[in-house]
Amino acid sequence: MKIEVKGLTKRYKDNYALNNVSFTLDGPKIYGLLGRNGAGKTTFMDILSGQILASNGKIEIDGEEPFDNQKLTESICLIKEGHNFKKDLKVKNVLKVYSFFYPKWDQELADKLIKEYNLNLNSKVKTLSKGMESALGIIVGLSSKAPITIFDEPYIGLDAAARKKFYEIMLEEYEAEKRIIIFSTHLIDEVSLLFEEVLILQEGSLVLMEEADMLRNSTCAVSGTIEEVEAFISGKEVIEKKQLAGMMTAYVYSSIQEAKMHGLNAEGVPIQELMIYLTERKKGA
Ligand SMILES: Nc1ncnc2c1ncn2[C@@H]1O[C@H](COP(=O)(O)OP(=O)(O)OP(=O)(O)O)[C@@H](O)[C@H]1O
Repeated sequence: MKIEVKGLTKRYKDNYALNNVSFTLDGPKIYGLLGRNGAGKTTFMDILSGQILASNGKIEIDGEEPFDNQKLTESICLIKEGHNFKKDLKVKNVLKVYSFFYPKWDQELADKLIKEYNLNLNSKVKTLSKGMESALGIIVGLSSKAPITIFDEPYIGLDAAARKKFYEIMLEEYEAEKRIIIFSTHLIDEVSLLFEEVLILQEGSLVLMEEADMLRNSTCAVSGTIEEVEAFISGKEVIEKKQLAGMMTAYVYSSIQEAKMHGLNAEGVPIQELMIYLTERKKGA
C-alpha cells in the first residue's frame, strides 16, 4: 500500500500538532517514527488510522482517505500504549472482536502468542497487569496482519525480555509476510536495528526522512587521541564530541570507512543520538 501525506496540518487552537507535513511511504517496510515529546507522532498516527480529522491537508492510502472509511480501516491496525481494549471484556473476547474486524486475522499466530506471553484467555482486561495488557496489544497488532500496522509506544510495563521477544516475533512475521509497520518509540536504541526507514518529527514538522542504512553509512562515531580526532573532524559536521582521559569520541557526518582509513576507531552513530542532535538543532535554528 502507498501512504501519501499531503500538506498535513492539525491545529489545536494556536498549537500546531502537525504543520504542513508532506511525505510518502511507499510499500512494505518497517518505519521508525521518532521525535521528542509533543512532536506530533501520535497525532499523525491517529489521522492515519482514521480516528481524527486533519485541520488541513490530507492522508491518502492508495488514493483514499481513512476517516469514516471502514473498508480502508480494515487494513489499518493501530496499537497504542494502554487504552486499547474495553476493560470488561475477557481476553478471548477481545481476540474474537478483532478477528471479526480484520480480514487477514491469523488465529494460529494469536494462539501461539497467547502462550508465549502466558495470558489467560478467561481473564478480564481490567484484571491484567500493565505489561500483560501491552502483550495483548502486541498480540492483536501482529495477528491482525493488517497491511498497515502501527505501534505507538506499545509496550508500557513490558520487561526487557518480553520486549525482546516482541521484536523477534515482529521481525519473523514481517519476513514471512511484508507489510507497512510504523513503529513509534522512545526506546530507540533497543529497536533501531529493525528500522528500514526513519522519520523524525519535531514540533509538527518533518526534520528527517532517510533510509536507516543510509543514515548508518553517512555518520560515524570516531575515537582516538584528542589530536587525531580533532584533525579528522576539522571541516566536517559534528554531531557531538566527548573527551575522557586524553581520548576523544566524536559523532560526525562521515563514513566509517573514511575514518578507518585515517587509522581511527570507527563505528555507527546510535540513531537516538542523531535524533537528539537533529531535534536540538531544529529548536536552536
Ligand atoms: N486533543 C488534543 N487537544 C489539544 N492539544 C493536543 C491534543 N492532542 C495533542 N495535542 C498537542 O499536540 C502536540 C502533539 O502531540 P502528540 O501527542 O501528537 O505528540 P507526540 O509526538 O505523540 O508526543 P509523545 O512522544 O509525548 O507521545 C502537543 O503539543 C500536544 O499537546
